[in-house]
Amino acid sequence: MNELSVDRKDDGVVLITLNRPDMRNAMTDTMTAEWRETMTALATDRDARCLIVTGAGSAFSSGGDLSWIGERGAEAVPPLRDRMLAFYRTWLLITKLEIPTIAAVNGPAVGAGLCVALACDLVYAADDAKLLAPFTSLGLHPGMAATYLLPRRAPGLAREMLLAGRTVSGQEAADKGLVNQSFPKNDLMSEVTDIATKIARNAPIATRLTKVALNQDHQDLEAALRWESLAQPVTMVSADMIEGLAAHRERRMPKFTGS
Ligand SMILES: C/C=C/C(=O)SCCNC(=O)CCNC(=O)[C@H](O)C(C)(C)COP(=O)(O)OP(=O)(O)OC[C@H]1O[C@@H](n2cnc3c(N)ncnc32)[C@H](O)[C@@H]1OP(=O)(O)O
Repeated sequence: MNELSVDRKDDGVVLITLNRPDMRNAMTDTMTAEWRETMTALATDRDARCLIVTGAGSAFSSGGDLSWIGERGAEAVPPLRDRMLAFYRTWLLITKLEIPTIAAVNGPAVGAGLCVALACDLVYAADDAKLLAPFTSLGLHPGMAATYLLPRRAPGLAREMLLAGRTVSGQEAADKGLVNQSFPKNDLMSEVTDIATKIARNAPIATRLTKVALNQDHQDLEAALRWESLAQPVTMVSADMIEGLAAHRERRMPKFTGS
């Protein structure tokens, strides 16, 4: 691949690196096509157990590549709508993966790039990473589900970022709940890798079903009970549950196979 690199470790942790460091990993059509290909492959990959997304070089991502945005007439609205919807939907395919996803925000995460990070299940940032959504200061309405993803995590801060263009550090983003936690820049990847490794060691079927449950945003207690009373029995008949109980009894690490 040209603008993404995809590395897989033996334990099932997959690392995607947005790889256009000279342009601070701005998202191009090429990168978007490679992302689609990677997400499509991961959707049916039974060996993948956890995904980490990060950026090459100094930035996570500077957002959509601004170089193709130019002067156009009103007749451009319908084709632009189609183009933007396809762009958003492709990047947000990450929300459809059943394996847990983690963003390691190593540096600036701007606009659409920030949204891709916030679309992950877990978001960790370098203490000094800059997070910003400067759409309106560019004359743009927010895109890439910014008006959903930011307020879902931190409603007050989202308004400051989207309306006033406020930039926050990774540390402040963690304090205000926009990201899960921040770490010193040099520790970020090892901390995130540790978390991904722990996730990858857990039982795959139970982990995938738990993610599906969390993302359903159950509307009430009864909805949660209905889901759990179906999903828990599925895991109760899995070989991995037998292994999990045996490992617990024998005080050893379980070896889950995803069956
Ligand atoms: C439809 C989508 C909408 C959105 O996503 S809205 C958000 C759009 N993004 C932005 O407004 C961010 C613009 N970029 C920046 O603010 C800065 O960059 C950073 C804070 C991310 C990093 O700053 P630093 O490390 O000082 O890098 P540098 O010198 O500004 O950039 C290095 C090269 O990268 C190009 N570049 C940066 N971001 C983009 C982008 N989003 N689209 C196209 N090119 C970009 C620059 O122009 C420059 O290029 P050269 O070396 O040729 O001068």
